[in-house]
Amino acid sequence: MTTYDLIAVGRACIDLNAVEYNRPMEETETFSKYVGGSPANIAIGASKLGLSCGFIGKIPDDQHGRFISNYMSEVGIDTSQMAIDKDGHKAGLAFTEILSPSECSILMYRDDVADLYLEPSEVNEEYIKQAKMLVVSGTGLAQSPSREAVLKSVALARKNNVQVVFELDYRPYTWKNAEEVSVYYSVVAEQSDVVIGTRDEFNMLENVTEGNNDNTVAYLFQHAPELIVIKHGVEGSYAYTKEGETFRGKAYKSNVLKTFGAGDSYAAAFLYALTKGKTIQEALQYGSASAAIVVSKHSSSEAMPTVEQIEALMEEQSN
Ligand SMILES: Nc1ncnc2c1ncn2[C@@H]1O[C@H](COP(=O)(O)OP(=O)(O)OP(=O)(O)O)[C@@H](O)[C@H]1O
Ligand SMILES: O=C(O)C[C@@H](O)[C@H](O)C(=O)CO
Repeated sequence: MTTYDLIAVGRACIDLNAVEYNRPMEETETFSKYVGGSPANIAIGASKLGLSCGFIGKIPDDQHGRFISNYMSEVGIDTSQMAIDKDGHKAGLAFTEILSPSECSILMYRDDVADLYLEPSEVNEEYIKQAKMLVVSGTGLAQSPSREAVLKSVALARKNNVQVVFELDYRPYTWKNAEEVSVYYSVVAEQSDVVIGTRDEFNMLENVTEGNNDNTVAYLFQHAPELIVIKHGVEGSYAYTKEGETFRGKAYKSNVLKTFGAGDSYAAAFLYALTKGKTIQEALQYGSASAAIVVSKHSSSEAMPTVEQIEALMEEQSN
């Protein structure tokens, strides 16, 4: 019996998004606080779409930690496996700059953050067993002991026939060099059932400067993956199956306010659609429509849409 459609493992942090748009961060005075961190955003998005979700992570024993855990519980995520750091480590902070709808950047504060102190002993087999799908975020592999905790969660998922979804989620902070990224990304990608990332993230995985999708899928399909999704921003996304099919998902038109949050909302809705038995082609459209909604809004997590909003956009732009 599975209790959770999806359990995500990795960071749950704080986003501080510029309230004043279209100006550099130097001139931004006001920021709004949201829960952030790619795997947390994916779990929040999936939970808002009605999937039953759990989360494995580590949060600080302070006001930010409680804010994160309260918000995640309020949207329906099981937070029983979010360990509380007792050693004074703090939440990661992401300050966002919205220079223009297409020029956004994130200034991350991630030194010694609580999420990277998740211990393997805090990953529980009985919990993972209860999931249909484990969503692993690449950033959790950046440092020990979180690295070993994530590797353990993947091993336990495989042992218990839980589908492993690897969201590459490459963030340069906290990684030492490109070789290291490629080593750990390859280890996990080769053991995953589904791998999702941008073209640039697959380049990091393969440690190449200009990879191409054909080479990527030829390499990964020699291993466990059955489905690979490669995103190309506004140009849309491609899904490849081990059987040799290719699907293309177009990006939807959007009144873009900022670009971040696209990848997380995409993953949440793509995985929702697959869980509900939609086709891969439909899942690409759900992901793209969800992303188009989130890039038109101020936050990543709070802006995650409902199924009705996604389907309304798909219908509106069906021609
Ligand atoms: N400006 C946009 N307008 C509409 N849809 C977009 C836009 N940017 C991205 N998308 C949609 O979101 C999907 C994922 O975007 P992208 O490839 O930029 O992911 P990402 O880099 O992981 O996102 P993030 O910026 O959150 O890290 C795209 O395939 C596309 O469907
Ligand atoms: O992933 C992060 O740590 C930052 C996110 O929370 C932020 O909302 C974002 O960049 C989403 O893509």
